[in-house]
Amino acid sequence: MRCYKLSTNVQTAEAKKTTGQHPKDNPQEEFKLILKEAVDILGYSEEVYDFLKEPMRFLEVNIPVKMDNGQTQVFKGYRAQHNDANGPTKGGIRFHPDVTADEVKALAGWMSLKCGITGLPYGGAKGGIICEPRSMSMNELERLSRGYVRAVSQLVGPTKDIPAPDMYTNSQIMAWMLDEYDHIREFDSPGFITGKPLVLGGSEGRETATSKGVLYTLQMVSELKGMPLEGMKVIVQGFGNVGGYLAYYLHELGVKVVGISDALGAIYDPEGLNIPDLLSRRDSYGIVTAQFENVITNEALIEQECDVLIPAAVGGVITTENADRLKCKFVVEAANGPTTRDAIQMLDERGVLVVPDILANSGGVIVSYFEWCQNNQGYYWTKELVEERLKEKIHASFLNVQNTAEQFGINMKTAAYVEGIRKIAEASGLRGWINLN
Ligand SMILES: NC(=O)c1ccc[n+]([C@@H]2O[C@H](COP(=O)([O-])OP(=O)(O)OC[C@H]3O[C@@H](n4cnc5c(N)ncnc54)[C@H](O)[C@@H]3O)[C@@H](O)[C@H]2O)c1
Repeated sequence: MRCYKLSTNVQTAEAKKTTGQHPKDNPQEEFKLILKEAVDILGYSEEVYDFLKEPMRFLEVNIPVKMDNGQTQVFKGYRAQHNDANGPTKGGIRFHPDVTADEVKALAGWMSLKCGITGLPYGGAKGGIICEPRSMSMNELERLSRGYVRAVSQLVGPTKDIPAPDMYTNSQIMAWMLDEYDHIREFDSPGFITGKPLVLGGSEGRETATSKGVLYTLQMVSELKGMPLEGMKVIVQGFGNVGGYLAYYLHELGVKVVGISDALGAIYDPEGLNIPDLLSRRDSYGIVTAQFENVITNEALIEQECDVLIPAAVGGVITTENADRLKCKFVVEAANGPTTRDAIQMLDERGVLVVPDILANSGGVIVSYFEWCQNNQGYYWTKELVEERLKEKIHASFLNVQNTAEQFGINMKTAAYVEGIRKIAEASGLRGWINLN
C-alpha cells in the first residue's frame, strides 16, 4: 500500500515555508567536546587542544550585491582555515540561511580531520554565506558568488586554500568563482577550486563522489555486520546532491529506500519509494515533497522504522531529545555533524552503530583532491580510475578507523577524531608550532 500520494494542489517550493529542523546544538561546541576527548586518549598536552579548538584563520566579510530590482543587499560571508600544517587548506562553500560563524568554524575543523583520516595532503577550511539562494535569480547568485571571491581573494588560491561546493552551491557557482579568481590573478588557475564543470577542468565522478563514498562505507558496514544490502530498509534525509544520488544507487542495488526528505518535509512508505520517479520530479534545490499529500516532518521521518538511517541534509538533527526513539540498527552520517556527541553515546548504549561523517562523507574531498591533482598535472583520468581510487581510499580509511576503535575500546566517531587529530598534531609538532606532550 502506498502511504504517500501526489497532491492535486501542487505548490512551488517558494510557496511553502521551510519546516525542516535546524541545528539544535552549537556545532563548534560539539567539535571541541570530541576534540578534547580524542586529545586525552592520545595523551597529548593541553596546548594541542588549545591550538586545534579554533581555526588558525577566520575571515568575516560583508558582500554588497546589486539585486535585480536595482537595490543593493549586503550579504555576510565567512571563510575559516582550520590548520595548514599538512598542506593547503580545503573545504566547500555553503549558501544557506542558517549559516553561522560557529558552524563554519566547526565545518573547517571537521575538514581537517577528514583530510587526516583519508591521508590527503591538506588541512581543513570552510566557507559560507548567509542567504536564501532559492529566492534569488541566477544573475543575483552570480554577482554574490563573484563578490565572495573578491572579498576572500587574499586568503585563497591553488596552493593556499582550495574551495569546493557544499549545500546549495554547485558546479555553475564554482565556474563563476573560478572565472572571478582568474580575472583577479590574471592567469588561468583551474586548481583554485574543485567541483567545476568537466569542460573547465572538473573531474569525472566528482558530482557523485560523496554519495559513492557513503555507498562504499555502507557496503563495508554490511560486510562487517554480515547483513546483505539487498532488501535492507533505508531512510535518507535530504534529497540534494548527496541524498539524491545515494537514494538512486541504493535503489539500483535492490535496497528498499523507505523514506526521503527535503527542506519542506518528508515522505515515508514501508513498502519502498519509487526513487527514479521522485528524482524526475525534484527541482534544482532538491525539493520534491511539495508535490505530495501526506507529507510528514523531517523530525517524524527520523523516528520511522528502518535498518539504516542516513542523514544527508543539515547538522544537529539527532540529539538527546530523539536518540532514544530512533528505530534503526545503524546511522551512517552523510551530512556534516548530524548527530550530537551525547546522542551518539545514547545510541552506543542501545547498540546502534554510528558511522561518522568525517569518514562516511569523505568521498567529496577525496575526489576533489583527485581533481586538483589532475589540474596540477594537466592530465585527466577516466571515471573508472577515479572510482577505483576512491573505493581504495574509503576502504583503507574505514579499516583504519575501525582498528583504532577496537584498539582503544571507543566508538567510531571518537576513533575517527583520534586518527584525524594524530595527523594534524604530528605535522604541527614537527613544524615546531606546538609540543605534543
Ligand atoms: N556535496 C558534497 O560533496 C558534500 C560533501 C561532504 C558533505 N556534504 C554534506 O552533505 C549534506 C548535504 O549536502 P548536499 O551537497 O547534498 O546539499 P544540497 O544543497 O545538494 O541538498 C541539500 C538537501 O537537503 C535539504 N534540506 C535543506 N535544509 C534542510 C532542513 N533544514 N531539513 C531537512 N532537509 C533540508 C534540501 O531540500 C536538499 O534536498 C550537507 O551537510 C553537506 O555539508 C556534502
